[in-house]
Parts: sequence; C-alpha cells; structure tokens
Amino acid sequence: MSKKLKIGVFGYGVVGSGLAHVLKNSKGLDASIVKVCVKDAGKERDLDAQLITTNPDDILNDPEINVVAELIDDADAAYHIVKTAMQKGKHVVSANKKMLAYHIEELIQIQWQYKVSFLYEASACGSIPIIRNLEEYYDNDLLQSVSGILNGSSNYILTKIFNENSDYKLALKEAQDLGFAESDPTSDVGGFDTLYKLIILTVHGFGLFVHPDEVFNSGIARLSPKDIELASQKGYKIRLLGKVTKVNGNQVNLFVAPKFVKPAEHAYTVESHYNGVLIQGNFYDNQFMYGKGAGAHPTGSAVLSDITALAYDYKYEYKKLKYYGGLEYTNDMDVEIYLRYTDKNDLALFNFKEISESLKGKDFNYVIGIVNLSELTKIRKQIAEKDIFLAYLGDE
Ligand SMILES: NC(=O)C1=CN([C@@H]2O[C@H](COP(=O)(O)OP(=O)(O)OC[C@H]3O[C@@H](n4cnc5c(N)ncnc54)[C@H](OP(=O)(O)O)[C@@H]3O)[C@@H](O)[C@H]2O)C=CC1
Ligand SMILES: N[C@@H](CC=O)C(=O)O
Repeated sequence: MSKKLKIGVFGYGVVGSGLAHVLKNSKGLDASIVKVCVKDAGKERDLDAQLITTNPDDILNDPEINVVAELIDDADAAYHIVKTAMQKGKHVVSANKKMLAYHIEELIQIQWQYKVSFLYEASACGSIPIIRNLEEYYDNDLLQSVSGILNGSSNYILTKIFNENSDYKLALKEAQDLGFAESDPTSDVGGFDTLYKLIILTVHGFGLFVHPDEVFNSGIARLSPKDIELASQKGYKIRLLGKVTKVNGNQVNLFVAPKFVKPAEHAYTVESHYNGVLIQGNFYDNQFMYGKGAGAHPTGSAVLSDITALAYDYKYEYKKLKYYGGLEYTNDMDVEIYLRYTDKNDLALFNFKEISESLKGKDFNYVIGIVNLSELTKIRKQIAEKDIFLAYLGDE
C-alpha cells in the first residue's frame, strides 16, 4: 500500500482520543487523521471541528482515506462499518472484541476477497501484543493453552476489593470513570468481554472459530463478602480467568470463570487494570505476558501499532487455520468449582460428580466439588440470574 496513511477514525471516546494522542507523539510514521466520525456532533472535543462528521459516508466514500480505525462502542454498527470499509478497499484496524467474536470468520473472508489488511491487536488484552505473538511465534502445534486475566475492569475491581476492602459498586464506578469499563459494564463483570477476547485468541492460537454462545462464562457480579472471606482464609485471591486448552489431541476447550488463585500462580501478581496471559506449550512450558489491559493510552498504543504495521503491508496469516484445519470445540470436561448459593433449592441445578467440602449455614452455603463444564454451560443463564457465585479451582 501507499506508505502515506490517511486515517478515517470512527469513535472519539476513550480509545479514539487515546489513539489521537499517541499518534501525535509518534513522529516516525507518515500517518494522519483526516476525518473523525462520531455520534454526537455537539460534544466538546480536543479536535479541529473541521475533522468531525456524523456521516459514516464522509469516511467510507472518501477515496483519499486508505485506513479506517473502527473504535466505536456499538458492535452492530461497527460490523457494518468494518465490512463496508473493506469492501471499498480500505485497510481496517479495530478494537471491537464483541464484533469480532460474532463475525470474525466472515470478516476474514471479506479481507481476503478484497485483498486488504484487517488488524485488531487492541481487541485482546489492551497493550499486550498477544495476537501478533500467537500469529508469528507460536505458529506450530506445541501450544497447549492460553489463559489468564483478559479484562482490566474486573481485575481493577477485584484488586480494590482484596487490597483495600473497597465496596464493589464504588470500584466499578472508578473503573468506569477511568475509561477501563465497557459502555455496558455487564460485559466486564459478567465475563462476556473476557469471552470475546478468548474467542479471538482461539482463532489465532488454535485456528478454530467458536461461537460465543457455546462457551461457559461466569463473572464477578455476585461476588459476596463471604466469598472473599473464604478465599482469603484459604490464602487465595479471586481473579477472573479466561482459558483455552487443547485437549485429547484434536479438541479445544474454552471457558471463562472467576478463579481462586494461589500465591504461586502467575495471575496472583496481576493487579489493577493490568492483564496477564500465560502461554503453555510442550517443551517451552510456561511463558507469561503482562501489561496494561485497558484505558486510553495502552489501547491507543495497540491501535497505533496496527496502523504502523499497515505501513509495511502486514497482514495476519491465520497460520493455524491452515495448519490444523480439523480441531473441534468441546465443553465435555470435568472441572472443580466452588459454588456459593443463597436459595437452598438452587443446589439441585448442579449435578456434582464428587463433593469434597460443603457448608449449609444460616447465611452461607457452599459446595466444593467436581462438575462437568457441558452441564454448567446449559444452565449459565440461570446461574447469572440467581444469587450464586461460582469459582474455578483448577490450574490457570
Ligand atoms: N476502553 C478501553 O480500555 C478499551 C476499549 N476497547 C474497545 O474499543 C471500542 C471503543 O471503546 P471506548 O473508546 O472505551 O468507548 P467510548 O464509549 O469511550 O467511545 C465510543 C465512541 O464511539 C462513538 N460512536 C458510537 N456509536 C457510533 C456510531 N454508530 N458511529 C460513529 N461513532 C459512534 C461515540 O460517539 P460520541 O462521542 O458522539 O458519543 C464515542 O466517541 C469498543 O469496542 C471497546 O470494546 C478495546 C480495548 C480497550
Ligand atoms: N473493558 C475492557 C477494556 C479493554 O479491553 C477491560 O476492562 O478490559
């Protein structure tokens, strides 16, 4: 492509403005923002008013613009923008993990059809270059699992609760005010944001497209002081984990759940809005990537890194799609969980194969035992609606 990058940006919120700031401080790149499309033209912004539009066509139909940076908080609108931009021959960078989780397979096909680049490093783990590493370095079959803390907001909240005894709602409000949380923070605390990121990492790590609705996810919204007390008594912290693992040679398993984290585990050291990704493989064992997972500048710098990569015609090769071609998704896996419930009837929802510890008290009921992930997946919506907190007790 022409090395002069003329960028049309969709969205000037936390990430869009973060990109503008980091670009201003990046002297070596011949790139400039020539138009910014937002929803509300009346908002005050640190932008030349000439750049602002509310009409997507001002970017999509401008032949001078060769790069679209899609940084909006609406996954459906983003899907149409990204698709149209590529169909019009523009290279696209995006941070939209929800859009990617639901449409990545189709968008990859469109990218190939229209021979453009489509890069989205900022969509998974903020500033950590995890997608590029899965693409370039872990491009063989040694990789066994990718797991870790993929959501900055929930980690910020859990850190505040564990370290400072903060109130959950207050910590969530801070995560929102600091620009870490999604517009609908249910995505962060319900484990959906982690799930979307895990779906993307699964495409690049294992070459498999998994529909988000097929995967078990549970979050931290029902965390109670009793859960914190019990975890602390056992010497654990609680962190929200996403994990994808290759199992039985030709299958891949995914899930998202809070985890009781032991001091020796990598996730134990990850605090505030940082993310930490543990890459486990044959022969090299464990490798750990750590960095800021949310916020304007960490995310803006990941978007800038994608834009920089466009200057040398970088494209994801999706090597694992070609390499494996035959892995399949499974959620038939036994897992050890901690289950805290309020209504004693709710226990009947769960089919424990084994129970190693349980308590039925006046205001605290819990079970620790083994359940099958496929059964948890079937009842994940019921779990989310009830006063139930569930945590994974297996390895990270
Ligand atoms: N915040 C973070 O740390 C991270 C966010 N992301 C992802 O980046 C994306 C943006 O997030 P964030 O910046 O936090 O969100 P914000 O809510 O801060 O900003 C969203 C921006 O999108 C604009 N917008 C919304 N819908 C449209 C539309 N249809 N057309 C044009 N503009 C639109 C809004 O316009 P207006 O200003 O007029 O309201 C606003 O400028 C999301 O997909 C998010 O998941 C990814 C990694 C980290
Ligand atoms: N809401 C997300 C933002 C980055 O992806 C998070 O908290 O991690």
